[in-house]
Amino acid sequence: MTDNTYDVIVIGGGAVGEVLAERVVKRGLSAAIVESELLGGECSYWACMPSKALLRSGEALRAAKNVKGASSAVTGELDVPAVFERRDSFTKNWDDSSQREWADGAGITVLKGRARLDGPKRVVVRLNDGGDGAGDNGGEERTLEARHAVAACVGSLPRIPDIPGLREIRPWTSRDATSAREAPRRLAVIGAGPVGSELAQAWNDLGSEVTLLVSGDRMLPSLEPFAGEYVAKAHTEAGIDIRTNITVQSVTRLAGTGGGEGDEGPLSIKTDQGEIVVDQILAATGRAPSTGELGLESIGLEPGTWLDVDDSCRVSGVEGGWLYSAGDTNHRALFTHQGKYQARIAGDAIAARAKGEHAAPVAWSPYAATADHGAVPAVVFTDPEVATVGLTEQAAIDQGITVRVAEYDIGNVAGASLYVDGYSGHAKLVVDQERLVPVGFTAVGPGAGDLLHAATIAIVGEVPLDRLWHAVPAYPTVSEVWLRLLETYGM
Ligand SMILES: Cc1cc2nc3c(=O)[nH]c(=O)nc-3n(C[C@H](O)[C@H](O)[C@H](O)COP(=O)(O)OP(=O)(O)OC[C@H]3O[C@@H](n4cnc5c(N)ncnc54)[C@H](O)[C@@H]3O)c2cc1C
Ligand SMILES: NC(=O)c1ccc[n+]([C@@H]2O[C@H](COP(=O)([O-])OP(=O)(O)OC[C@H]3O[C@@H](n4cnc5c(N)ncnc54)[C@H](O)[C@@H]3O)[C@@H](O)[C@H]2O)c1
Repeated sequence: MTDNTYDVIVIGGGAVGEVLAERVVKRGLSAAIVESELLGGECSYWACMPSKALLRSGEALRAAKNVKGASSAVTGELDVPAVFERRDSFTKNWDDSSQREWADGAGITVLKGRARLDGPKRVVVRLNDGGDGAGDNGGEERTLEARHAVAACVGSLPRIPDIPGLREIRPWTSRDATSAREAPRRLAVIGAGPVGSELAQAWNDLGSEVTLLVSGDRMLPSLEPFAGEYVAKAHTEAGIDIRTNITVQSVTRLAGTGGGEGDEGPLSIKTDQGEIVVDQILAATGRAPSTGELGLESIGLEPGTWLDVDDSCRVSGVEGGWLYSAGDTNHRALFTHQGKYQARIAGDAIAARAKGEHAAPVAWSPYAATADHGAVPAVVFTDPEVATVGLTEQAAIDQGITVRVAEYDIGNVAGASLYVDGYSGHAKLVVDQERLVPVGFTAVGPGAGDLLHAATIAIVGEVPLDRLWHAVPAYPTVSEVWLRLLETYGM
């Protein structure tokens, strides 16, 4: 083996690429990760971790204010500089040295630089300065060869819609909105998916006047309708101005006050409901593929597209089957936990195939990311939280499943009323009436995220309702909603 040959080359050292590399090394293969920015990727530095850190303090404050006896002890306001300081501690001030140490300990080679494919199993890396840990070699190109596999785990990019003027004013993306150190006085958030819903709340808590621009008739449109309704009610009560069924037509920057460099005027947003003037705009309008400069053309694939994979995360249409993709890049389920699951599956498949084993992606085997199809759990960390797994009622109907649903107001459960005074929340179970197993679960309410794993187990395990009936929730916990849902269903 030359220095530049590895069993597996992972392009992209986000959470997903790290797990894939670790998995193959644990199974006896050598691995290199090529990462152009920070090892740990989006989730650690500009997504999950900083956004949840920005949200948590406000949520904790409200939680205390909503419990009689504790509320009288809470007299102050949110300490905004301390919230930023706490967020910065989670991102380690955007320093990845602890991740580099982890990779060293795990026996993974890390090269810092931008990688592109250059034909089968070949990767060309343009090194960052000191990208191989050996000093001044910025811009130098190094060619790596993979003995068994290359895994493209390059994540995704914020998608900025084609609204005239929007790109020119350089709106905040999720990166800015998770790393900023000052709250804009007036912030417009375009899009009410998970990013827009969470970050509208975070910046409202941190002091901005937030206007949330929703193109459809509700927030969180891909979830059960009641989820968005609960979050919208809480957001409105917290002072967020939500405009539904709105079309943003154009954006322009107005003249500043003439105070010199850096004195930028406010932003004017033209909409079909009139003009809105703000100081900053967050484009929370989805994600785009980050494969534009990955060299896909060198292996006959279309640059700038999501990579289509089979259940073992092997990319379709690549001769020899040596290219894999896990995480956001394959567009199956854009969540850290699900990308890491795919990385474990892909890593095991690569290692097995390297040993000459067949490793067929048979459903629910170690070589198939089967849960991606109908059992993806997710929590939107708004206050109240929204916890979902599996199919919504509508998605189940669309798949031709005969469904019956059970719904319950979580506030009626003893554990919920103890948890928070006036607990407001709702849960829904979607049941496949032919197989009599749950296929979907949604809960909205304070702390709802911790109700989720029970639902995930029931759906992945295809646990029949008559057996689920014997899974008794402890009294008095919020999870007693499970009993109530089954009773409502008719058990
Ligand atoms: C604001 C926000 C909040 C979120 N919150 C959550 C949450 O709470 N829970 C959750 O599960 N998910 C959350 N997500 C989604 C989650 O962040 C992503 O699903 C996850 O980061 C995907 O991981 P990844 O490893 O696939 O991609 P990334 O983390 O994007 O990693 C890809 C890496 O590849 C590198 N790279 C790209 N191209 C190249 C190249 N050519 N050469 C070398 N390196 C390259 C990049 O620098 C990057 O480090 C959130 C997303 C956003 C935007
Ligand atoms: N807690 C979590 O797990 C979490 C948190 C944040 C993000 N994420 C992940 O990150 C990904 C990106 O999240 P997101 O919220 O950016 O994407 P998204 O695609 O879920 O939502 C984007 C929203 O923007 C709207 N939109 C698009 N163009 C618009 C326009 N011109 N005007 C008004 N609205 C417009 C869309 O209708 C959509 O509702 C998601 O796939 C999600 O899975 C997860």
